[in-house]
Amino acid sequence: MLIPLKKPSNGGFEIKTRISEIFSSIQGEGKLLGRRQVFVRFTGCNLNCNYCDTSLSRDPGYGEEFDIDALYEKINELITPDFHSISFTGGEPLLHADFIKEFLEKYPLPALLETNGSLPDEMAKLTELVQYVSMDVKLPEHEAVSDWDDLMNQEIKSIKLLIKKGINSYCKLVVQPSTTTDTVACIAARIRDEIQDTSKISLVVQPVSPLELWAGKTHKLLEISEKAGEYLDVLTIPQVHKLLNLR
Ligand SMILES: C[S@@+](CC[C@H](N)C(=O)[O-])C[C@H]1O[C@@H](n2cnc3c(N)ncnc32)[C@H](O)[C@@H]1O
Ligand SMILES: Nc1nc2[nH]cc(C(=O)O)c2c(=O)[nH]1
Ligand code: SF4
Ligand SMILES: [Mg+2]
Repeated sequence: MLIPLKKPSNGGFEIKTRISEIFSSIQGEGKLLGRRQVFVRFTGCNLNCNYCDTSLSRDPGYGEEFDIDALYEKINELITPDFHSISFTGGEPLLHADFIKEFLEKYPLPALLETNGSLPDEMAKLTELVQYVSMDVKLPEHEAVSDWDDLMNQEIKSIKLLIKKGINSYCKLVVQPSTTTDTVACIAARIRDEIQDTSKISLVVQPVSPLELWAGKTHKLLEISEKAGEYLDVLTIPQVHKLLNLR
C-alpha cells in the first residue's frame, strides 16, 4: 500500500497512499457518536466481512493517491468550528499505518482509528499518536477470514495493547438478527477473561444495517445486551448517520 517515491533531503522517504474518500460528517457509530469529524477512508482491506458497507474501498486500486501534505490541505478545507477529530477508516486503515504515523507526526490533529484490530504490530506504530480507537471484533458468522481463531488472537493482542497504552478505546460488535446470545457471550467472556480491568473497555453492540432487517426482531437486541452485560459494560447503538441520510 505504501509507495516510497523519492528520497527527500531529510534522508527519509516521501510516501503516498491511496485514499477512497475524504469528507466531513457526524460520527454515526460508537462512543464518539455525534462528534463532527473529517473522515479519511483508506483503500484496501485484509478481511472480507459479509456485511461490509464499503466494499468498493476494499479494492486497493480504488481512490486517489495522496501524500501527507495534500491530505492535510484537503482536511484543512473541511475543518468546521465544531470539528472534533479525524476518523481514519477504510477499508483497513492499519494497512496504511506508516502513512498515518508520518501524517500525525507532522500534523498532530486529534484522531480516531476505526480498525478491525487484526494487525497489532501496525497498531503499535500509532499508539502515541491517536487518542481514540474503535476496534471492531469480528464474529465467525461474518466470514471475514478463513482462520477465525487466529483473527481473534490478533484482536485480543490489539485490545491488550490499547489498554496498556491507556488509549480511549472501545470494542464494537456488529450483530445480525441471526446472531445468537451464545456467540455474543463467547466473545464478551473471552475479552473479559483476557483483560485485567473490565472498566477499561466497553462493548458497543452495533446492529447490522439496513435496520429493515430488524423489523419484528428488535427484542433480540435486548437479549444480546443482557447477555453481553454479564461480562462487560455494554451499549447498543445503530449506525445513526444512515438514519439521518448523512454520509
Ligand atoms: C467499513 S469499516 C472500516 C474500518 C475497519 N475495517 C473495521 O472493520 O472496523 C467501519 C465500520 O463500519 C461497520 N459496518 C460496515 N458495514 C456495516 C453494516 N452493514 N452494518 C453495520 N455496521 C457496518 C464495520 O463493522 C466497522 O465497525
Ligand atoms: N457518519 C459516519 N460515521 C461513521 N462511523 C464509522 C464510519 C466508517 O465507515 O468507518 C462512518 C461513516 O462512514 N460515516
Ligand atoms: S474489516 Fe472493515 S472494511 Fe474490511 S471488510 Fe470488514 S467491515 Fe469492511
Ligand atoms: Mg461507514
